[in-house]
Amino acid sequence: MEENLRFPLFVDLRGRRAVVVGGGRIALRRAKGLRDFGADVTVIAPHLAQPMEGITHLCRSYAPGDLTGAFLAVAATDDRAVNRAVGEEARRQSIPVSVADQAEECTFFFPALCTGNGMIAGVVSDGTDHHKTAAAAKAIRAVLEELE
Ligand SMILES: C[C@@]1(CC(=O)O)C2=NC(=C\c3[nH]c(c(CCC(=O)O)c3CC(=O)O)Cc3[nH]c(c(CC(=O)O)c3CCC(=O)O)/C=C3\N/C(=C\2)[C@@H](CCC(=O)O)[C@]3(C)CC(=O)O)/[C@H]1CCC(=O)O
Ligand SMILES: NC(=O)c1ccc[n+]([C@@H]2O[C@H](COP(=O)([O-])OP(=O)(O)OC[C@H]3O[C@@H](n4cnc5c(N)ncnc54)[C@H](O)[C@@H]3O)[C@@H](O)[C@H]2O)c1
Repeated sequence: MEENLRFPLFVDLRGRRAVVVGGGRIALRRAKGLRDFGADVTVIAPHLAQPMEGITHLCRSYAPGDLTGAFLAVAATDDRAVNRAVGEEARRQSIPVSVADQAEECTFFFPALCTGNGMIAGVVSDGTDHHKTAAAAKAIRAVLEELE
């Protein structure tokens, strides 16, 4: 874990522009999380797995320059080259980026979001055991809900 320690930064996303590239299950799970925390979310994808309210959908492929003005970005298409290009653009512009198919290209890890009783937790591992992360998040959500 010490080789890949990620600091939990609990940042205010309200009104901030978040760009999600891709419109499949993973991209939309993240878009929903970002939207629910108040971000101004733009999803760029030629196809959405399902409609989503409260976001802006640009119905086209990613093009260089799409991240301009973004506070953070997520690359979650099923195309390795596109995800890599999004990561590279983000790094050039110093925009934090999660690249969903390549832990090494992420400047931040997208956490498993846990909320309940006015509290928020986010879980990541060292980026190698996503099932363990999901299991830990499930347990933490239950604890947060149970607290008085
Ligand atoms: C926490 C969560 C947030 C979210 O996604 O919302 C999340 N992954 C989740 C689930 C999940 N991820 C994967 C599966 C299928 C597993 C399987 O079947 O084997 C499932 C299960 C599922 O989707 O149900 C596969 C996978 N994930 C990554 C790679 C690439 C790689 O490892 O390099 C691959 C292989 C892709 C491929 O090969 O195709 C990479 C990343 N995933 C991360 C976050 C970041 C590190 C956090 C951490 O690991 O602790 C990191 C490093 C980067 C990032 O994306 O920011 C979410 C749990 C949400 C919850 O439970 O609430
Ligand atoms: N980090 C995680 O939690 C996790 C979990 C499972 C899978 N993955 C990885 O995440 C990626 C997405 O998975 P999925 O199941 O959501 O995929 P998917 O196949 O359901 O969706 C892919 C999406 O990418 C879009 N897309 C393709 N080319 C594009 C382009 N040039 N510009 C913009 N959008 C484009 C498609 O329109 C589609 O909406 C895959 O690389 C997968 O390996 C990550």
